[in-house]
Amino acid sequence: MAARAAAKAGGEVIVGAAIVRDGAVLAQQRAYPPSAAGKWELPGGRVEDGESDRDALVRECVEELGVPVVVGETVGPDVALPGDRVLRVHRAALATSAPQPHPHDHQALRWLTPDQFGQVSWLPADRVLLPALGRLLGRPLG
Ligand SMILES: Nc1nc2c([nH]c(=O)n2[C@H]2C[C@H](O)[C@@H](COP(=O)(O)OP(=O)(O)OP(=O)(O)O)O2)c(=O)[nH]1
Repeated sequence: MAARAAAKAGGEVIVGAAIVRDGAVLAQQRAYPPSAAGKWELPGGRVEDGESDRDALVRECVEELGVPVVVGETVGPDVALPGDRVLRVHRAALATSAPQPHPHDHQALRWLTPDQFGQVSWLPADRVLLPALGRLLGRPLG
């Protein structure tokens, strides 16, 4: 896949966690930068040097939400982001021992079912992934 090849060739990978619980996925509302404030995304962030996607997602979910997660397979395609970066989403679940997630860096959290995806304003790359997220949750969109 072109985006994956670009990422391997030196581009940066941003990983996102599609944390699923009771037919809903956990979304969070960005607080910064101003251009993205108020927009909704999945928990995650940059894969640092020496980390696997899974390592990065486990670290980011602790930093952003205070919860341990178990990371599964990728969901949908890699989506190109500005600046030679790609967004790669993996399915995830809260670990059995996990407390309630709380937003450490974000304005708000919501568990969204596919019927509710249209109620928030997603970042553009995440909009591309909504059909795949809908399929993941077992209720195809459109
Ligand atoms: N985490 C996350 N980032 C996303 C998503 N969709 C999307 O376009 N992005 C973009 C927004 C940012 O430009 C970039 C990730 O930034 P970030 O601020 O979450 O990553 P980070 O924690 O590693 O960055 P930093 O604060 O350490 O600089 O990817 C998404 O669903 N989740």
